[in-house]
Amino acid sequence: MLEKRNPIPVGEAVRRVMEFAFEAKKEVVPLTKAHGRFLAEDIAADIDVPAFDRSPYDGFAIRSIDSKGASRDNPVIFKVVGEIGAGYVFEGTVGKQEAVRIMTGAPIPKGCDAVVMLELTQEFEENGQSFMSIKRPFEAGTNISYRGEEVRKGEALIEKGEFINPGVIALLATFGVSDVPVFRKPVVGVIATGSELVEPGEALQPGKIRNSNAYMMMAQVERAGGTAMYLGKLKDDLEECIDAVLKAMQEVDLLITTGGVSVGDFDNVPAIYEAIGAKVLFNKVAMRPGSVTTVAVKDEKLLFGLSGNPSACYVGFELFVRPILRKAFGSKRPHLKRAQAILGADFPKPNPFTRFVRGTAFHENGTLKAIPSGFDKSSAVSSLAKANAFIVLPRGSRGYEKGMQVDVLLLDDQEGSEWPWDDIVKSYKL
Ligand SMILES: Nc1nc2c(c(=O)[nH]1)N[C@H]1C(S)=C(S)[C@@H](COP(=O)(O)OP(=O)(O)OC[C@H]3O[C@@H](n4cnc5c(N)ncnc54)[C@H](O)[C@@H]3O)O[C@H]1N2
Ligand code: MOO
Ligand SMILES: [Mg+2]
Repeated sequence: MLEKRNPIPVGEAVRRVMEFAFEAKKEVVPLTKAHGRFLAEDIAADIDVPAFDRSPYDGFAIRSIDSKGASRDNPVIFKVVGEIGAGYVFEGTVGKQEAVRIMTGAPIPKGCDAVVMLELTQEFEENGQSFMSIKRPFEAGTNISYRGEEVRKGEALIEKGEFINPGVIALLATFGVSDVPVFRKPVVGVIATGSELVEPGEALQPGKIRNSNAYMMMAQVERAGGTAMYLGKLKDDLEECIDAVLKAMQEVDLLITTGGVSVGDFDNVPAIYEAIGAKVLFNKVAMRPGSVTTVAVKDEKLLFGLSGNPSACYVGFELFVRPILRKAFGSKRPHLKRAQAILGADFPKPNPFTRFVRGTAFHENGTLKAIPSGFDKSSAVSSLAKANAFIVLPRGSRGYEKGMQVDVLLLDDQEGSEWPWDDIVKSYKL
């Protein structure tokens, strides 16, 4: 007999999955390999930055007191007693009416408390000795970048869980973190099920289609920060599938399958879960596409049974798998970033379930707008290419009109949200 499935709200489904969140192990990678990874430890400043008082300009370091009384009619003359470029230290102490030619980034010589920009000085030579003169006084502290003015030793810099972007790389380099503690990438097994599938390099036959989901999901795994392990495509043969899933479970941190989760005669995923003794967390979600998304757990490992329909598979991954990966990286904001946008086109289809329309979000005159990115069936693949957001349309008996305010979930963002589901769930009633 056909099993009865009870749809649960999206937020509730995500919550059930997140109960099995885990933190990934740590590893250390060289700084040159850290971009795009997630920091596994808090990093604090081990030095002041700048580490010494330094000059922000090319010019002359002087004792400000010596510039007192300088004016256009009464220029004050300094004897140039040395020159230092960045990377060198002036060894002596600068005395009365003396100046040191200094370059940007060089440490302020002992005795000096101001730097005069080169453009405000006049240089001349007398009997082989260099001099310079200035036509105005300079206060103590003029043009000095003080030690620790940017960052103080001991200050917290970057938190565990932070995405390592090029700016973070610069910070790590500044503080000498040449070996970076990062979270290991969980290994996500990817299996496509379906006797109709041929691989992208193979010729199509009548009734067959290309396996797009496996490749799409592998890219989604990588975008979320994990390592995808492709375990191949399987025919809709129960025994073969059970063996493959059991074997896969030994090799991966979590497993995603696509296809075979609905109620068709060859939809084997529910039977596979039963056969291997996996506990089903839910098998119907009040969302579209992806209502048949099924998630189970065996030995604390999550098995994601995503729909075979490409758009449904894509949405299921981003809503349920992505936050598990981000949580593994210590993120406090593991879910897709939620933002408000103005609907840029009518969406007349009413829906009994919350709909996640694949959309393109873009700024126009300072306002975030979102329009559907193409053909909007669960089976659609073409609308995925231009999708950088899901337009979230809560269930209702009427469609939505251009100009309405909607929530969007952003796909290409690293910031994420802590929990985007609260008021989305509120608008849904079972
Ligand atoms: N009587 C019912 N029929 C269906 C229901 C239902 O509730 N009652 N749910 C529909 C919904 S909603 C969806 S979504 C699909 C889910 O299907 P399955 O997850 O069981 O997936 P399959 O049957 O294996 O395939 C569905 C569709 O997707 C294509 N597919 C499968 N794998 C891939 C792949 N790797 N790459 C590209 N395309 C793939 C497959 O050929 C089918 O066309 O069920 C509805 N039916
Ligand atoms: O699971 Mo289906 O995608 O709701 O159309
Ligand atoms: Mg099916």
